Amino acid sequence: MNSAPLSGLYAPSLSLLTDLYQVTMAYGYWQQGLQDREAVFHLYFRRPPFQGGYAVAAGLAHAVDFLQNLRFSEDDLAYLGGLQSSKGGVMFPQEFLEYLRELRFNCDVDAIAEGTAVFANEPLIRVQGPLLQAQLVETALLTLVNFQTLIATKAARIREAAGSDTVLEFGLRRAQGFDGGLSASRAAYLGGVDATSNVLAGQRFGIPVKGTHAHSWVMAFENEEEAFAAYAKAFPDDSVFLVDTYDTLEGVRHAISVARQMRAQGHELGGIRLDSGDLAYLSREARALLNEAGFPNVRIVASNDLEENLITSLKLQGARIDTWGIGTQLVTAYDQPALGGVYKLAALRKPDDSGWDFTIKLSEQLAKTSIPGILQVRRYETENGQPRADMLYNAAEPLPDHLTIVDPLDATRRRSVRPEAPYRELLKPVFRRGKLVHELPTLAESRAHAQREVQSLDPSIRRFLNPHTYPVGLEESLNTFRTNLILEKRPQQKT
Ligand SMILES: Nc1ncnc2c1ncn2[C@@H]1O[C@H](COP(=O)(O)OP(=O)(O)OP(=O)(O)O)[C@@H](O)[C@H]1O
Ligand SMILES: O=P(O)(O)OC[C@H]1O[C@H](OP(=O)(O)OP(=O)(O)O)[C@H](O)[C@@H]1O
Ligand SMILES: O=C(O)c1cccnc1
Repeated sequence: MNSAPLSGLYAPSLSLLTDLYQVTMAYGYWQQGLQDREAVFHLYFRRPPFQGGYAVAAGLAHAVDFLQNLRFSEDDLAYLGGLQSSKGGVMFPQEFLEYLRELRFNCDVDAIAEGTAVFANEPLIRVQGPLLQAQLVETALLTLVNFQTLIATKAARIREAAGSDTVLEFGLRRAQGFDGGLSASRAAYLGGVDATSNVLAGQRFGIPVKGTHAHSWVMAFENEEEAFAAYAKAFPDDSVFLVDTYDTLEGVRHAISVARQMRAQGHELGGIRLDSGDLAYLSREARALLNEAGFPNVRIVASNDLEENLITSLKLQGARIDTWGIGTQLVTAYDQPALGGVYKLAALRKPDDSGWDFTIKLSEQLAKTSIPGILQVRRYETENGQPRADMLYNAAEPLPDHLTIVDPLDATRRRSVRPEAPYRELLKPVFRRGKLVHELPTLAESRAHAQREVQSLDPSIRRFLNPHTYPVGLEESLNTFRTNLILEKRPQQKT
């Protein structure tokens, strides 16, 4: 099953999923006759989230779905037509609304595949086409890609901590609204969790759904044993009993007693879940009780505000947990609730069509100054596929014979590239003149890709505490061009 569509949820149109200023600029460009001037934008982030060393790209499938369905419906046009300026007149004249009615997305889009490990400053998406359109889609692309990339990265970190244990995503009830919960379930699966409790995400995106039962189930019966037995009757081959409603280790004994009854009827208890207390101690005690009673295969599930650092700590403490249920911390990206991805104009076709004007956004901080050009990301790898360094270069200019990668923050830090060094180019064509030219992978394929990608990174980049910075630099001539453009645009100080 493909991981889209998103649009079906919000039928008939998502075209107003934008900030008002995109529509006011669109009107302004149209009024100036600039709507078809060719432009290039890049979507990228400036720092990996969670003080980590990498991010996992996600959200492209929904971005593609959004772009494919970009059409202003009659309802959208009626709404825009009803907006008033501060003096009370219409904000958008009828002729412009007619223009929007006929508008069809016809840009070129290149993008890095979902699941790919990505780093600061690398365009995840490049949009090239009529200025009005390329600008108009900024907000939607950012909202779709920023959040899913953030959550996929969090999930990859949790996967790293959990190793080969099962990880279940339990976050919907604590998510940032139902749409946040839905996107989070998708991105968490892409980033490496095994299943979700979110049934709508299961239906929409083909994610496996799994779960146990709540405390209220136990509370609804006379006693714990009765509650477990009743659940076992309903799901004789898929029961996981939540054992901490009253007293955890007593709960484990009750689970064992029901597990014996189940075995007598030819069924095996699947697991127990711990949801409070000292999870290291309780899981060890529970494991011992289960093993002694002849139930070494009953799995121990743990939940309670877990995240990657707690999982790591619990493992170090010798916890005997087989399955991790993770909600709040994962779906809200609790420790960093937003990825600061941006969308910047990098090139404009000259008015006389004689080539490109490359554009730059200056900042007091060099790290925030944008990168001009029509960028491509080239990833150099070892013979066995381990990423070594990434080079951003301007695909609109010829590459020199001898390549040098320069750190954009410190031009004295540079590495020369062996001509025979193996590499792959990360930005791949997705749309050409508005037509989808790339068959998207399934969500499961993107998830498998993410696991290979993260595993291929050096452990020093994957670690949680003070990871190494993966080298991402500019091809030397691009760096020189950028420096000169900064000098040209920045007003000279006089002393
Ligand atoms: N051995 C442990 N080492 C470190 N943290 C733990 C350990 N066991 C549990 N935790 C974590 O400590 C936090 C607080 O646990 P605690 O049991 O106090 O939670 P609680 O929700 O207040 O419990 P209760 O529901 O009994 O009130 C949770 O995030 C939990 O995952
Ligand atoms: O802790 P999280 O990582 O966010 O995981 C989800 C939490 O949601 C449930 O608790 P809740 O108290 O909502 O319901 P319950 O009565 O079923 O435990 C579950 O028991 C987990 O503790
Ligand atoms: O199935 C579960 O155990 C579950 C589902 C949602 C939230 N907490 C737990």
